[in-house]
Amino acid sequence: MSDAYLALEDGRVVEARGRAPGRTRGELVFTTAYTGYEESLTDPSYEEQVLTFSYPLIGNYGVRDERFESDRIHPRAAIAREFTDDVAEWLESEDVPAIDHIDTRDVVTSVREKGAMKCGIAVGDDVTPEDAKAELAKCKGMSEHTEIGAQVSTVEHQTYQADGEAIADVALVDCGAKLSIVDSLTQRGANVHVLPHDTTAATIDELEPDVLFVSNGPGDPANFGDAQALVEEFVGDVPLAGICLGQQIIARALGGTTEKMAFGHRGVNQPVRDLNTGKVVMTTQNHGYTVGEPGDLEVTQVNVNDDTAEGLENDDLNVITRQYHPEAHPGPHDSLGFFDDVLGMVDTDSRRVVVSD
Ligand SMILES: NC(=O)CC[C@H](N)C(=O)O
Repeated sequence: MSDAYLALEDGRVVEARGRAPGRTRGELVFTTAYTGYEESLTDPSYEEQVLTFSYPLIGNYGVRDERFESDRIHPRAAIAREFTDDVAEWLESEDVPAIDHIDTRDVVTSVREKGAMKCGIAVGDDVTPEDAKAELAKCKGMSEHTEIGAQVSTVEHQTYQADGEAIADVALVDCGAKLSIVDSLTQRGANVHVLPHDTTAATIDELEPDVLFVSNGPGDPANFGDAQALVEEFVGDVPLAGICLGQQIIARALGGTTEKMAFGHRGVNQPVRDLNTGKVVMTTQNHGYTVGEPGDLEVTQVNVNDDTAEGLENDDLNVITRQYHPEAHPGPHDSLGFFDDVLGMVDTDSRRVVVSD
């Protein structure tokens, strides 16, 4: 076990146990999820962040790649009260620094009180607190990562075939998409075309999708101008759907605003109320930005804890979005019906919806 230090933006340097070596920096965030650590660590939305698990033991059911949401670990570093050897070895094999034997209650409380903050980490033989501080000094704010889409998006068009007979073709703009979104659509009979974040309108025209779907992804939605331009181009002509970053991008395209939250929502027990039915469901979440003004969209669902927008819709324009993750693995699955609602917008006669005047 090597030396390890975590330098926080509030000036403190905390000593820990090193579990995977390296020096790095990022935005310090926490998740309260008690399962799903493989899914969280491979979720592209954590790019440029340092992920703290508030649940004390991470790794108690091993590491299996069938549960991965992408082909690599995305947080720049990981922090837990205790990592099992399985998880520590996996992090080390991907050169992602990891620390444990740290008071994560204290780290989480600091982030809750002061907001998501920059941090620096140094792990290895003979590292010093100064090494962690040097990393912190190089840490950029999240919105300064202007090319973050290119860091996580596919560069080539990839097609996933529907299970069984295809009932729709979905163009998924990959801003850092989780594989569970692709699976949730193919399982319901959609061919899914995963496209780069900077796909042009000409490519979408050629594809003639039944739905244009904007994925989840990392960083500030203001840095996804190409995806926003696509939404502006096709709104009203093609049904639109979005999850998390996708909701934020679609809201911005339709005249809405987005803003940074203090420390965000990351966990698997975030309560969401549907304003039409009054029903509350438990949801999985991972976001640090939120929609402020919804523009041309109606807020149909809100977070019970803080009233932030969780679902946006416009029936006339065929737009439906969610801030949370209906595709959640390992769960809860209360909101999986979202994907049925998305595919319900498809005009099955023409396989291309015509929006009524
Ligand atoms: N999971 C996501 O898509 C996150 C969206 C955005 N990066 C945020 O932090 O709010």
